[in-house]
Amino acid sequence: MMAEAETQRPPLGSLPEFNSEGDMSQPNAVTDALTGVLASPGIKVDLAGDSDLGDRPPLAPHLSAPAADGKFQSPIRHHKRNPSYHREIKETLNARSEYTEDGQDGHPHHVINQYVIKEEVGRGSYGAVHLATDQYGNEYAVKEFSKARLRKRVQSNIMRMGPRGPGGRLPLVPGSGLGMHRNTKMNDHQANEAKDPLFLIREEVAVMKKLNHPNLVQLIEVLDDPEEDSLYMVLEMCKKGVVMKVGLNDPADPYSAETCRCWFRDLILGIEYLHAQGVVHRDIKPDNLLLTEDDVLKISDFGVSEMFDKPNNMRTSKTAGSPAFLAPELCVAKHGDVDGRAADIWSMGVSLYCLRYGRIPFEAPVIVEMYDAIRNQEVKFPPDEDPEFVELMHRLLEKDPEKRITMEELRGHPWVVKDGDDPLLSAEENCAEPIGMPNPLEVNHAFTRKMNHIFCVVSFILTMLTIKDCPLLGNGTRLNFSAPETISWPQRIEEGISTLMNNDDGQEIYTLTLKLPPE
Ligand SMILES: Nc1ncnc2c1ncn2[C@@H]1O[C@H](COP(=O)(O)OP(=O)(O)OP(=O)(O)O)[C@@H](O)[C@H]1O
Repeated sequence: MMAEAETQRPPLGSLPEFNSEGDMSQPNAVTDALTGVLASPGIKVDLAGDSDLGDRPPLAPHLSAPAADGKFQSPIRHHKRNPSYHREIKETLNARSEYTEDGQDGHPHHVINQYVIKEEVGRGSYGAVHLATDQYGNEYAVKEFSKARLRKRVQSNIMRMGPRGPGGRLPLVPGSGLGMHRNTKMNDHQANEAKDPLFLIREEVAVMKKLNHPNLVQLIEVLDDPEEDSLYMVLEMCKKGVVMKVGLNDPADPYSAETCRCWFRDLILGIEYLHAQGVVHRDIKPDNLLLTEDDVLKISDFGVSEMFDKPNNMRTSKTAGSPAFLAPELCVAKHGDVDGRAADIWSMGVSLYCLRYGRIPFEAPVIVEMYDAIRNQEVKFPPDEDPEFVELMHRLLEKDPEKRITMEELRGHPWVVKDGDDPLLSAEENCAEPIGMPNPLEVNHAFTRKMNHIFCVVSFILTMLTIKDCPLLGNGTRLNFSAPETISWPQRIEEGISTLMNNDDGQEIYTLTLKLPPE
């Protein structure tokens, strides 16, 4: 019954249909089945990389859109966070990038593993961001980094200031409108890169791996094609792009107060969660705030974010961020340690000002003058502006970080909560890591740890198939494992085994595609 192992990798873009929606509708049955199977002694089984076992189910719809009729709908906007479908960020180090002729439109398509790269949706300082679809039609934003450009940046930082360990401060890049530096470690970077191809974006990836929140752009996979110049980050797609394109002497159309309030609440929840995870963003600005199809605001670009061991002491002497959004305490040479959370809250205030008025509050033609304005100038508001909004802005743009509004005060501010009529989701709920049912990847890990015999896999598959609408396995599900022994597969499974790739230990990984006969 068992097919001979094939030696080729499956062709790109030809992965099987996957029909499981990942609906964890039968938790007890799943848990029971797992418990039974995991009691068996174990094989080195790798129940496939994430994309092989089907995609993470789409994020739950987040009812965040400002109401069309002008009434706020926040009681349902920030409803209870859904249990997470645990996110295992896949690192694919042997990705294959190809240009293929596509039968449908006759144009060559750029394909990276299972992702078909489509139109460009944006451009950052390290490369383009493209819309991409996988074999199931799910959309992603694929951010490309040029390894050569990242390396050059590391080199030029070394030339400018000599190698420095963590905590070394990089010089500002005034007027670039970009994050001033990536937190690249300077020492032995070539050796590091040889050991770890993702070294050049390792810190950004490390931060994003930690995060799982509806108001933060989610990282799905990172890929390296060793034969090409590019590294790729596969991100959750935010269809409507940046919330506002606003720059120095480059105004934008302002938004209504209610729209600003809705998005600012999203921003509060995202940053509150980020800080609770011990991360400061350090580059909050409208350019890094993206909108989904249904108008949920999500924070992106963790390229200069900093992760702390202790969330209650998030002080840093590093300077990063975009000049116009820098807190006053960062606009001085040789500033000492500053509270990263207070600096993020300042940038939230500048961003809110931009959304409401379509322009940057502290504008000046030269960077030194801008820093001076940030440190000393008071912002002005139209005389008919809502006094609660003005009060909030003054508290956000408080020059003294010790007196600036805290996150706890911010989330209860009358403008944010409509004088109490429109409370936010509680901080506890917002920052909790909701635990969901095990997903295929957790099952994968359980297998890897506990099983060492392939019969266990078969037994697992059979057990799972007896569960009606089993969320974990379905027609087309792909299971990866090592140690292919000669066994008879149950007749219900039309197996197809092929060698997929080598894993990190150089071991060959085999893949089995489940094909189940029609009911
Ligand atoms: N998840 C996403 N969904 C939709 N569009 C995106 C997404 N991520 C990025 N973009 C688009 O790509 C542009 C550049 O992305 P991004 O800001 O992450 O690049 P970057 O190199 O980090 O930027 P920076 O120049 O600030 O360093 C964004 O302004 C946005 O238009």
